This record gives sequence, C-alpha cells and structure tokens, in this order.
Amino acid sequence: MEGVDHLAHERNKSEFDVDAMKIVWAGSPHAFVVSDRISKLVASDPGFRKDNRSTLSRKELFKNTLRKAAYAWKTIIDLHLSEEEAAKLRFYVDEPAFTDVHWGMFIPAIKGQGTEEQQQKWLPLAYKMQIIGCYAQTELGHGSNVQGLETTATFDPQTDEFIIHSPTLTSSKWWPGGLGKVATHAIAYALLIVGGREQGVHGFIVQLRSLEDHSPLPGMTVGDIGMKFGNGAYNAMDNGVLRFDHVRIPRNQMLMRVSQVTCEGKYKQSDVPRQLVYGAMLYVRQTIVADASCALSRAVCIATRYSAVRRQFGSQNGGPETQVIDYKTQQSRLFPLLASAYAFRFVGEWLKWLYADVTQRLQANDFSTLPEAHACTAGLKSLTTTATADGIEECRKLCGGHGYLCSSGLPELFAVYVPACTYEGENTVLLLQVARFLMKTVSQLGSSKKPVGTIAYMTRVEHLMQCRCGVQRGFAELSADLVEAAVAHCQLLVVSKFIEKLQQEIPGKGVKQQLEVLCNIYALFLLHKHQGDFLSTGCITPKHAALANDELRSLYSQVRPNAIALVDAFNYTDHYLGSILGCYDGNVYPKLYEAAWKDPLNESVVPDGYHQYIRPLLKQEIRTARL
Ligand SMILES: CCCCCCC/C=C/C(=O)SCCNC(=O)CCNC(=O)[C@H](O)C(C)(C)COP(=O)(O)OP(=O)(O)OC[C@H]1O[C@@H](n2cnc3c(N)ncnc32)[C@H](O)[C@@H]1OP(=O)(O)O
Ligand SMILES: Cc1cc2nc3c(=O)[nH]c(=O)nc-3n(C[C@H](O)[C@H](O)[C@H](O)COP(=O)(O)OP(=O)(O)OC[C@H]3O[C@@H](n4cnc5c(N)ncnc54)[C@H](O)[C@@H]3O)c2cc1C
Repeated sequence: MEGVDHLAHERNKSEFDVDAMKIVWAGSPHAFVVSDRISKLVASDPGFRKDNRSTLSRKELFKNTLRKAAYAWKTIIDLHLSEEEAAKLRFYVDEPAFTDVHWGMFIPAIKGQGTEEQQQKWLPLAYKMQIIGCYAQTELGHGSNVQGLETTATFDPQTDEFIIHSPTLTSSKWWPGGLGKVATHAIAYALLIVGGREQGVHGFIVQLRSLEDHSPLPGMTVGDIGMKFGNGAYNAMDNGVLRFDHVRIPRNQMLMRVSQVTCEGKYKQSDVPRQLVYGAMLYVRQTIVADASCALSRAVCIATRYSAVRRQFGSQNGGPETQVIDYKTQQSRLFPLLASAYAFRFVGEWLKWLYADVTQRLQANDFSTLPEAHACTAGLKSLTTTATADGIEECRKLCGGHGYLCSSGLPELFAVYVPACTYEGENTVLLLQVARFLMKTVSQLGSSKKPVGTIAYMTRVEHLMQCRCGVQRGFAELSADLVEAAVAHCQLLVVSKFIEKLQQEIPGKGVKQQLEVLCNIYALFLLHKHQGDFLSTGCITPKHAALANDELRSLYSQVRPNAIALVDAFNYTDHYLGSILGCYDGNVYPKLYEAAWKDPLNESVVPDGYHQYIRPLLKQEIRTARL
C-alpha cells in the first residue's frame, strides 16, 4: 500500500545513527544541508521529470535535454543559487548534457592554461553562459596519444593569427561532448607550428558558431557522431565531429600560461612543465573518482533495498520465503560493493585535497608534487571507474530479471556510466602512466632522492634495485604485469585513505564502528580476491588466508542488520535513484505492475502490425501471399 514503509522492519534493525552517517557521506553538515535541499527541490519540480526518458526518440531526448538545461539555468538565476548549489542542482538533474563539459572541462581548461588576461576575458562570458564551450582534443585517429594529434595551428606573423586546419580525415575532431549541435566555442588542441617548426600540442580558443543564429562559422564542418551504446541518456549528449578548413583566429586565443608565441613569431616555453597543457584532464580525473562513488552507491542502494524486499525459496510451513539478502552468496556479492562505495567516497575526498594542494603549489611555481598528482588521479580514475562499471552490472544481476527492466534504473545507469572507463584517459593507458611513475621511483632507489608521499612505502623494495636492467625494454615486455602492480598501488591508496578517515573524529552512535566494518570488508575482500598473489609472494600464509575468509563472512553478518540504513545514508530521493526496485518504501510489486501499463506498447490492446503481419500468419494466408 502507498504510504506504508515496507522496509521499516529493516530500518529498525540499524545499530547506528543514520542521520550522522548522512553527514559523513555528504562530507560536512553544510554539504548535507545543501545536498538535501537541492535534491528535494529537483525531485519536487515536474520540470525535471525523467521517468519518460526511455520512451523518447533520440531527437526528442536531445531537445528535452536542451529544455532541462535551460530550465535548470533559469532555476539557478531565479533562486539566486550559489555556485555550490548550482553544481548540486546539475548533479541531481542527472542528465548527461553539454553543460557537463562546459562547466567540467571548458572552464577548468581556461582557468588552468589561460593567462590572467585570457581568464578575465573568457571566464565571465562562460560563467554567464553567454558562450557555451566544449573540450575538443580527441580526433578520429587519436585519443590516447595526445602528442599524435594532427590538427595544426600555424602562426601567420603577417596577420598575427593562427590558422587552424584539419589536414587529414583522421585529424577530424571526434567525440567532444557538446560539439555536435550546441557549443559556440571550443578549446581545440592542435599541433603548434611557428616559423616552420613544430612545437607540440597546445590549446586554442576557437569560436565554432555564430552567437546570432548558431550557424557554423566559415571553415567549420561540424555535426553529431551518431547514436552511442544502448538507448541510454548519454544519447542526449551531442558528441561531435569537426573539421577545420584553414580557420583563422587571433594570436591571443592560444592559451598561453604554459607557452607563448610573440607577435614577432617567437615561441617561448615558460618555466612551467609542458604537462600543464594536460591540466584539465588532471582536474576532471579527480572529479571522476567522486562521481564513481556516487554512481556505485546508486546501484548498491537499488540492489540492497530490492534484496531486502525480494523473497525466494526457504518458506517453512507456509511461512514467508527467505529474503534474498539473507543468502551468503548475495551478501558476498553485494556487501563488498557497499564497502567500495564508501571507500571511493573517502579516497575521492582525499584526491580533491591533493588536487587543491598541487594547484596551490603550481601557483607558487612549485611543481614538486605534479608527478605524484598525475599518477594518483590517473590511477584512481582507472581503478574506481573499472570497479564501478563492473559493480553496476553486478547490481543489475543481483536484482534478477527485474534488474533488466528500464524501470529498475540499472540498465540506464550502466549505459551512462561505462564510458567513464574510456573517456578522460583510457583506463589501461592511465595505469601504464602509474606503472611508469612506479618504475621511475624504483630506478631512483638508492639515490639521494628518497620516495615520499604515496610511494614512501617503496623504500622497502630496495631489492628491486638489482632489476634495473634495460628499463625501457623491460617495461614494454612486462607492461601487463606492471599494470597489475599499478592497480595494487592504487588499492593500497584506497585502503590507506579509508584507514586515515577512521582516524578522524567521527560523531554519531555506532557510525565509526560501521565504517570500520566496511573498511575491513574492503581490505579483506581484496585479500580474498588476490590471495594467490599474497600467498605466492609469501606475504601471507595459507592459515592467514583461511582466517581472512572466516573474518569476511563474520563481517558480512555484522553488516546485514545495518545494510538498509547504510544505503539510506546516501540520502538519495526516489527521483534521483530513478528506480522502482530501489524506492525508499520498498513497495516494489504494485509500482512495477503499474509502470508496465504506461509503456506505449500498451496504448492499444491489439498491437500495430497485427492485421498486416500476425492475422495472415494465424489464418494461414501467409502461404499464398508473397512475402
Ligand atoms: C565533470 C566533467 C564530465 C566529463 C564527461 C566526460 C568528458 C570526456 C572528456 C575527454 O575524454 S577529454 C580527452 C581525454 N583524453 C585523455 O585523457 C588522453 C589520455 N592521454 C594522455 O593523457 C597522454 O597522451 C599520456 C597518455 C599521458 C601520454 O602523454 P605524453 O604523450 O606526453 O607522453 P609521456 O611521455 O607518457 O608523458 C610525459 C611526461 O608527462 C607526465 N604527464 C603526462 N600526463 C600528465 C598530466 N596530466 N599531468 C602531469 N604530468 C603528466 C608523464 O608522467 C611524463 O612524465 P615523466 O615520466 O617524463 O616524468
Ligand atoms: C562518452 C565519451 C565522451 C567523450 N568526450 C570527449 C570530450 O568531451 N572531449 C574529448 O576530447 N574527447 C572525448 N572523448 C574521447 C576519449 O577521451 C577517448 O576515446 C579516450 O581518450 C580513449 O582514446 P582512444 O579512443 O584513442 O582509445 P585507444 O587509445 O585507441 O584505445 C584502444 C585500445 O588501445 C589500447 N592502447 C592504446 N595505447 C596503448 C599503449 N601505449 N599501450 C598499451 N595499450 C594501448 C587501449 O588500452 C585500448 O585497449 C569521449 C569519449 C567517450 C566514449
């Protein structure tokens, strides 16, 4: 029945203060208040409804996304929302759109690679959305290999301009979000050519479309690259294709914080590392780790609530069947994902601090922690997105057949989420960057340069020094193993940051104890999953492995009575979850049944096509009719 909490008996089992855990999850009392208020504002506004998305055509979906983006912007202006509140509103609207890239990449790229003068010119226009930006780096022929990009930017000293050109088909810009139909400007990455010399890839601000009638400017061939994976909401994003035909831009539209070109045509490399050209990717990768904890927690919330509602087998003398959440197999699949959602939350908090710290140091021209920041953002982005994509799919399977319904929210969540394993750095390519960082550290062992920070533990691998044979040859040959070592390094980061979180003051009855259980589940599940490596390297004995497995089962039993409360702590509205299986009151079956009849296919009892195709079949008329 509506209004009845079918999960009340589960909530009454909780052994900790859920409201206090909500604040831990949000990050602070202030963050909780903002999140709670904005999520409810979005959920209560019919202008932000999303339950009809699966029935829309791509063009309807795209136009609806434009409407929502405009409506969101109007809401932000009318309610005088702060930047923090506006970001939360865009988050809870939960619609992949050009605004993600405008705010998440275009603006950070100008802030990180633009001069003060360029920031003062372009940021006010971008903040007021008087221009809409995209990040045009990837091309048809190159994505991972940034230095292989073919678009050219040739300086013309006669006119003090750059000529942006796509010399080959493979140099076509391909994938940039927002490029296809909406963006008026791009940060375009191109091979800089000055005085006939190539100077590497740099970023340029290029206007794409008229601000009067939105038509592409001369020399631009631009459009959408077509439908993407599944029928999910990511098809509301206009990932685009763009070819430049000798497009001229003023010299002052090259982002010049890292390098400069003078009006005389002199190329000047300032004393900052050229890698700052990659700065926007560093920023986005750290935000993607926080996004992973959100996406995984959504899927875990759905699967946990449904596992408590679903009963299958086990009825004694006509009594109720067993809740599937009580099966040890269900717990061994679900609870490590619940622990991972919390683990990624906390390592994401730490990574946000690390990024802020490296950004502050860069402003003082202190580049000492940039390599570590790159390795951490690259590695944790790779680890958390892979685990989250796999975790969402596991949550779908944990919900049985109903998990495959769009109304479960899981198929779309998966379809929208999985490209995170590829964009912002393909996950294996990023792990190779971590491996390179680790091997560089090994090569420096024994020197005066002692490993510090997240690699301080490596002083204990001095014995590896002997294997510094032909580092480059060895690296390529052993890259598959080194990628595994990179994952292990990042897992150490996740576990250690979870432990550091537990060393902080954590208010609320039973809250710290619950987090300790989740931290132990995360760590012991890793030990269990990789016990072959731990045993073969002598890190643990078979007895240790057995004890770890026993302890893991015991920890699952400790989580069980608190599972519903632990996902309630995410404080997601039913609107944001977008899932009948994960609805707060657990009243699943009536909602599933009611939702089925809303499908357009049920608008008529006799389906379109019956008279044309089915009736002739049934009446055996098909044999005579020509097919
Ligand atoms: C919230 C927003 C929503 C987002 C929605 C999704 C939108 C998606 C957008 C995109 O996908 S944008 C495009 C993303 N593309 C990539 O991520 C490309 C990945 N490739 C690269 O980053 C680089 O090509 C590479 C793989 C790092 C290789 O770089 P390079 O060709 O220069 O060679 P290396 O020799 O490997 O590196 C040289 C040197 O520089 C260091 N380094 C590399 N990257 C960075 C960095 N980002 N920051 C700092 N330092 C970096 C690297 O460690 C090497 O250092 P040394 O070892 O020489 O000390
Ligand atoms: C949904 C989505 C949105 C995107 N949005 C944007 C955007 O807004 N702006 C933008 O510029 N780009 C965007 N991209 C592009 C994205 O950044 C690239 O697709 C990504 O960087 C991967 O590059 P790639 O496609 O060239 O993959 P490839 O590098 O071609 O990967 C193919 C395979 O080759 C392997 N591989 C590649 N190099 C090596 C190596 N050196 N050693 C071992 N293995 C290797 C990879 O591991 C992978 O298995 C988007 C992509 C997607 C899917």
